[in-house]
Amino acid sequence: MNGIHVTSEIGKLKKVCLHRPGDELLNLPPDELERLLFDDVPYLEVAQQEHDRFAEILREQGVEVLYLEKLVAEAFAANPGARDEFLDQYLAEAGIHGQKMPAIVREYLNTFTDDLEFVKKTMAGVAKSEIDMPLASSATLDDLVSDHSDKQSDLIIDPMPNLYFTRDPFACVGNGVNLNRMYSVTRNRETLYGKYIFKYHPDYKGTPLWFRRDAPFHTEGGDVLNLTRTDLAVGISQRTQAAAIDLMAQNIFWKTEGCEIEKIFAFDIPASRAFMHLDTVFTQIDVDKFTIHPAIMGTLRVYEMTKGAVEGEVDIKEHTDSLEKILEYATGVDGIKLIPCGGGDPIAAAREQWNDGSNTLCVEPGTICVYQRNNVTNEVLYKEGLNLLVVPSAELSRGRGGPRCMSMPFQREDL
Ligand SMILES: NC(=[NH2+])NCCC[C@H](N)C(=O)O
Repeated sequence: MNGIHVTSEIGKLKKVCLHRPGDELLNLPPDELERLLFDDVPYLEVAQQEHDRFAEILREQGVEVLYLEKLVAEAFAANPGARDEFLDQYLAEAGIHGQKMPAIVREYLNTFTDDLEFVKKTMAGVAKSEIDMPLASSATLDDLVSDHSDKQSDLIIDPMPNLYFTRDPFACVGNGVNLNRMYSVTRNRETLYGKYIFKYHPDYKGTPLWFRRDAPFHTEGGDVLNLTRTDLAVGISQRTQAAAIDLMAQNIFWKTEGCEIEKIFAFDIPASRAFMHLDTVFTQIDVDKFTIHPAIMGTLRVYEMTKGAVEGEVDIKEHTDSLEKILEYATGVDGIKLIPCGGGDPIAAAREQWNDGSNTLCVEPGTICVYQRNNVTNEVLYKEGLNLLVVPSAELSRGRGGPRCMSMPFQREDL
């Protein structure tokens, strides 16, 4: 079967999209980490080994692993002209300074004739040292002095170090996709790859879009949880604006065809880096179990959105029940259990949530990928009877994302 099909967080995973961390992590300037949304510089070789193990664990479970970079290259190979169209847009969004520089960079990128190498190069960024700078007589000052932030940079094009978090630039919902506009300039460029897959890849072209990257509001896939075929949970967070969810609801209920979502539950979580997405504090691990960061329990507000009676209207009501009750109502499952990250100890919970202890990828009900380093949380999950697939995490975790962030399911079996 081709195309997208995801109607839950836990149905048996059939196909998943990953990105193997590449040279983009070598172009991470230590003094630019905050702007690039990274917390440290990972050791690439070990990050790749850990990531390869993650992919192998998934294959051992019968999951077909797709790589983002390969899908984009395949989309180019299948469509003459797609690569040039992409390059135009990539260069326009790359933040290149100067009048001559875009053409020079274009020429340089086109020396990567192999499509896969070309795609990887666009992901890695371009350093000044890779390019013959234009002669002073034909250049403008702006060509010669590229500055990405306030300071001089050694890079002409920034790397996209967060690409291995394939969860965020787009999100599969039912048979369609939210192609996101992302919160930060640095990550928004990542959404181009999804655009070309869903426009040109032989297996995915024509996928309906419930959200578009040119939307005026930002949202990210880490905030989107497929609760059931008809019920979606979306976090209102640092990364997803309430207005973006309004727009999503409009599109899903009124403006597009083919989406089976009838209820959207908006979870209002604190806007902070530690809780950047809903999935950093809350993921589903079994039919009746979720992991949760205890710190959000007191403040969480949940709104339910449904299609209104009049064209274009969306009804909204606030839920005042406990989270367990709201989830029972949404999933139709009785006796929902929330399992606190860190086993309820506030220090362990904060430490392990920081390293994505609540950010699990469910492969089938009760079987989840977890980071090895979160031993307190993992012990609790193990005692609750979960089958843990343990992913090595010394380097991968430095980007502040766990197994769920590092994966975008393309197909799951229905429950
Ligand atoms: N779905 C997630 N929780 N993704 C985590 C993304 C981490 C990434 N460094 C960022 O700040 O964007």
